[in-house]
Amino acid sequence: MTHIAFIGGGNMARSLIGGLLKTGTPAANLRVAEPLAQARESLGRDFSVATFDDNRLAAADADVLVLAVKPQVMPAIHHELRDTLQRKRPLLISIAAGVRIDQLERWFGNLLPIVRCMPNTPALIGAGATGLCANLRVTPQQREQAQHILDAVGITRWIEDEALMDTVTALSGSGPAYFFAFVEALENAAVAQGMPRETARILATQTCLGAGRMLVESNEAPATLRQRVTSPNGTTQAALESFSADQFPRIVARAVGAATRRGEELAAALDKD
Ligand SMILES: NC(=O)C1=CN([C@@H]2O[C@H](COP(=O)(O)OP(=O)(O)OC[C@H]3O[C@@H](n4cnc5c(N)ncnc54)[C@H](O)[C@@H]3O)[C@@H](O)[C@H]2O)C=CC1
Ligand SMILES: O=C(O)[C@@H]1CCC=N1
Repeated sequence: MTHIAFIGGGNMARSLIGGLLKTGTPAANLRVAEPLAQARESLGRDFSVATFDDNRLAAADADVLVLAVKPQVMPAIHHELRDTLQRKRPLLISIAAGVRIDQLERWFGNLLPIVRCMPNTPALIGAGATGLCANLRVTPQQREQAQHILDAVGITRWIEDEALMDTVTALSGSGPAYFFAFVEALENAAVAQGMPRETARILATQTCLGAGRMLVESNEAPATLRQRVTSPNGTTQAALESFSADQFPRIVARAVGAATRRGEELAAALDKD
């Protein structure tokens, strides 16, 4: 049985651990290293997994090591883990935004099989979307292991060109926040017209859920679904023309560009380490 250790037991690690347990991985096969005592207690209570305040102990017998810490924490952990990883050479999976495979190879050892991936917070409810990218040392069996872990919390897609991983981050990694911002704006617009907030929120939320489900279940292009809502000279056309006048596609493209650049900057800031 594969032993999986998580370094960092925060939001994303919790989502992945929850998904793995739900899809049949025994809790006994999971270990989590987490410096905060309160977080360790809640991981133990919620998931019955072994927790450690020492990264080396958690990583010692792992076949797969998942790095689920902030990018800025990477330099602190590679000093601790490099020797352990050189000896055992587990599959290393990083979910850190921006951090590149060549950096991980430099820090943790260039003989390691490494998968860089980018999940998102809907992983918490099993509706995540993850892009994965592997270095050349990853065997077909290890690709399956990595995919199995991320499939436990949603859909997965392999990205062969690592340069596109910052695009994945800007699209699906950060994407849930764009939709939350959109729902906030919709809700606020209706409240400004006099609707009670609670009514505005439930109508906006259900609209997003319904539209999202139609995208998934109808198998139609978003443009086709949009056209079906849009009666000639009707209300939707008026709203969409307003979006166009305000250059909505450009606003979105600029935001995705900003997120992509930020991913690159996060990595560049670590190049000196
Ligand atoms: N939040 C999101 O939507 C997504 C985040 N990510 C990436 O996942 C990573 C983790 O993000 P979150 O789970 O949101 O952050 P988080 O802050 O909830 O979790 C990080 C955990 O690492 C722990 N930690 C700090 N220093 C440590 C050390 N030296 N050794 C071991 N653990 C340490 C923290 O106490 C914390 O519990 C980040 O690199 C982020 O870029 C990836 C996809 C989506
Ligand atoms: O905002 C961030 O940096 C992380 C990566 C993708 C979602 N959250």
